[in-house]
Amino acid sequence: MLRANQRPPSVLGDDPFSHALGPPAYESDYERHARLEREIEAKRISDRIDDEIRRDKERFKRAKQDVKLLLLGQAESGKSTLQKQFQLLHSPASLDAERASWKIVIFYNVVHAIRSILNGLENWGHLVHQDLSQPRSNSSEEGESFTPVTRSSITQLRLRLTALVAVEQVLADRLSGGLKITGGGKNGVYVRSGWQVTTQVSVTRNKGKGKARSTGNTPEDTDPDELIADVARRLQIARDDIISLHNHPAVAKLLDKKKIRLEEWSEFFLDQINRIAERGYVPTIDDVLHARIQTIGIAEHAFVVQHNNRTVQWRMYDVGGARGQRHTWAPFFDDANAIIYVAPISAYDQYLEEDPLTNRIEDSIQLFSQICANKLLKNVHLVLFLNKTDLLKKKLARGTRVSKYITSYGKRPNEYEAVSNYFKTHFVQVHRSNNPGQRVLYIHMTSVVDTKATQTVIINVRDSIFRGYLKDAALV
Ligand SMILES: Nc1nc2c(ncn2[C@@H]2O[C@H](COP(=O)(O)OP(=O)(O)OP(=O)(O)O)[C@@H](O)[C@H]2O)c(=O)[nH]1
Ligand SMILES: [Mg+2]
Repeated sequence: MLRANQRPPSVLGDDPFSHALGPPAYESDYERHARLEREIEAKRISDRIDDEIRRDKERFKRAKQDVKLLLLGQAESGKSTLQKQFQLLHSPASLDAERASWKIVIFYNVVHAIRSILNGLENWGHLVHQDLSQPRSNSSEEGESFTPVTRSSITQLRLRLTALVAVEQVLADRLSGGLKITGGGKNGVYVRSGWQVTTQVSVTRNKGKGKARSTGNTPEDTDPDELIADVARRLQIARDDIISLHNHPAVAKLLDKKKIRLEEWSEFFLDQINRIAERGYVPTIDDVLHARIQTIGIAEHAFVVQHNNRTVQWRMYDVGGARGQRHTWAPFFDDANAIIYVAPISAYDQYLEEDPLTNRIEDSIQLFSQICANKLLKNVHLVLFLNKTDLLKKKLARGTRVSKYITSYGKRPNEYEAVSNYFKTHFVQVHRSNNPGQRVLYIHMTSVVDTKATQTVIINVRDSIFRGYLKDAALV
């Protein structure tokens, strides 16, 4: 069930957790009034989402003739990115039309990344400090950088980037409408399907509302949305500082020591900051494919495909993959024709955001075994995407050892072929031991941000799902 964060007993009922999260013992009339307003709004949003999920489910049941395809997998596995690739193949104009609305997501991704770096420098500054005070044996670039000048340069960068980082929450609130979900991960910003339309509508209706404080005498930006125009101006001003921070040897050091963790999309957008901070920037399709926003509930996407002179409507259901979201999947199982399960095999050195003790590959395999064992899915056409192969290759090339995180990997070579085969074998075994019937498992090694390669895979998968669908229909 979806929950709004921090709901006190007046809204939630009388359970012990609610008491723990209850209102403060002493609050002024003004604070109480503001709190109650927040509660009512949170409840309204939560109820609306529950209603939307119910309606999605009813639509799903009614669409008897359509091919129904579920995209399943843990959070960040690449489901929504794969959905964008389907959209690009079947309705390229619609994705093109959406490009501008992704700007706010990309801005949020950039600002969030900068804040993560600055937090990392604050939390682990003593490591940098130790380095500063230790004489360097050689005059490598890294060694030269850890001088008092370095320390003061970080302080200056932090000061100069304050105005940019200050808009993070405003962007997050605009995107998720102030909604916070329990069990979704600690730093998530969440969207429901159709958010592109809502952000655009809110732009025209609430011009100026939720706008961050003006930066004053700044370069102009052309975006009609005042918030986006304001963040764009801040980015233009901060561009050189962002580049200096991202390339700073202290940051490289903390990234290397894994004290700062930058997600893949953060790296991608920080590398592209010159372009993103340009006046009049409009995201490219490649930017849209790299943009990261967490899905909540189930997002339905319909498209029409011509199969041998026959027009067939496909319905694709893109789910939220975080643990707190998985209970919303089951009602869609009994009617599904096909599942694409997306597993990010680059994630061997990562842990779940919602449960920092669980290795992401382990979680992905466990979740896959539950899907394979589910009786409602025993006849479903099952496709496995072992995704993020590009990132896996990069990590291995950087020397990140698999056996350090997956001890059973032992002394096998730390090379792409060996590692990808090892994970593939595990998924195949899990399917085999949870598949009493004759269901076939179709496997593809993918990088769903690679449009050319992914489009070929999608056509192949789509046609094979459709052949299965026709076969089933003939048996009925
Ligand atoms: N480099 C690379 N990035 C990828 C790949 N697949 C997905 N991503 C990126 O990973 C991030 C997460 O992808 P999403 O598609 O949002 O993940 P999701 O499975 O929909 O996640 P939830 O909605 O939280 O369940 C995005 O920034 C994507 O651009 C890939 O194969 N390679
Ligand atoms: Mg998603």
